[in-house]
Amino acid sequence: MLQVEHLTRRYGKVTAVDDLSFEISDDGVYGFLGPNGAGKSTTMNIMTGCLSATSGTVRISGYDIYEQPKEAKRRIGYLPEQPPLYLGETPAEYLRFVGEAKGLRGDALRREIEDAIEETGIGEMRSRRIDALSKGYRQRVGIAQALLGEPEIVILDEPTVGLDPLQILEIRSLISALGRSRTVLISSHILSEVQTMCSKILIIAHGKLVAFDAPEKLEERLAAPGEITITAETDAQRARALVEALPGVAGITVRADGPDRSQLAVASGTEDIYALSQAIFQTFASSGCALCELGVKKPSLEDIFLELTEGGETA
Ligand SMILES: Nc1ncnc2c1ncn2[C@@H]1O[C@H](COP(=O)(O)OP(=O)(O)OP(=O)(O)O)[C@@H](O)[C@H]1O
Repeated sequence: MLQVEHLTRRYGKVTAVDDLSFEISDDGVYGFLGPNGAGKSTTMNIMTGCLSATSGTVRISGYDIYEQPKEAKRRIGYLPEQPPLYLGETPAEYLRFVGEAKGLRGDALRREIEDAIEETGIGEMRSRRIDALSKGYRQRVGIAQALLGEPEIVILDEPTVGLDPLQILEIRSLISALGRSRTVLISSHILSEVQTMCSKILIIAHGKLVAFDAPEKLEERLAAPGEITITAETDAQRARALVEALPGVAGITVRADGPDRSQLAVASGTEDIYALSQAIFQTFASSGCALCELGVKKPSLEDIFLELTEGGETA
């Protein structure tokens, strides 16, 4: 279990993390999102005991990261954004080094190295030098070292940055698998990067928590439930008159106007945007005015992310 309570970190006059509180108690993959400079790395560095907080507490399975650092750190595996890989070593040598640094010895060390190699799929690369590995395999080695010591919580800072599209898919599927038996927290500044992997997403902006919810619940949170674009074979004034009386219309913007053709964007004020689009279609049909285009745009998670992080809303 990870408990963050009233965490604040200042660098001089800059407040990087501002009274941040949240709790994660179940296994699964959790996204930790925010735009550049939101405070993600600072929070992760504090959670992993690499940086001190100005105030507030972090507890790992009940152990305070400052007061009981040995117990707390044993339960955390961390892959920083720039993992300190020793390029001249092989993955097996590197994992032995990290395992020993974590206090593992003998059979336990050997077993854990084998488990981490198998779980991250680097068996065939175990004896190659790390500098000869692709970025995707290097990242797997970085994840493998985070798994040593059987941590309950694995924290991965921007784990897919710099990878090509195929490598991204492979690392995503590896992370999803890791989340089946432990808590995995991954940071990113791109929502679409994490939404397929994560059961819940935390969003921070200016060091504050602005949302902590399942991806599908986040979609429901957006104030504007979407927009319908119509192109009609009439001028904008007539098209507007046909649409504006319909229930569920929150606003109309004229995008293009001409005697024979106009385009309007209709903001939906109703939860059921498809019922509104059907009503628009029927109104035009029954008035004998042709519609040559009708498009429904539901807000994407990316829209919600932008709205939450720019709006400074609090959870
Ligand atoms: N060592 C430091 N000294 C001064 N200010 C810092 C330091 N580290 C971070 N900051 C500032 O704190 C704020 C949060 O930075 P942080 O790196 O935690 O954000 P982030 O969300 O991880 O961003 P990124 O995705 O760009 O890494 C930023 O305004 C940053 O400039």
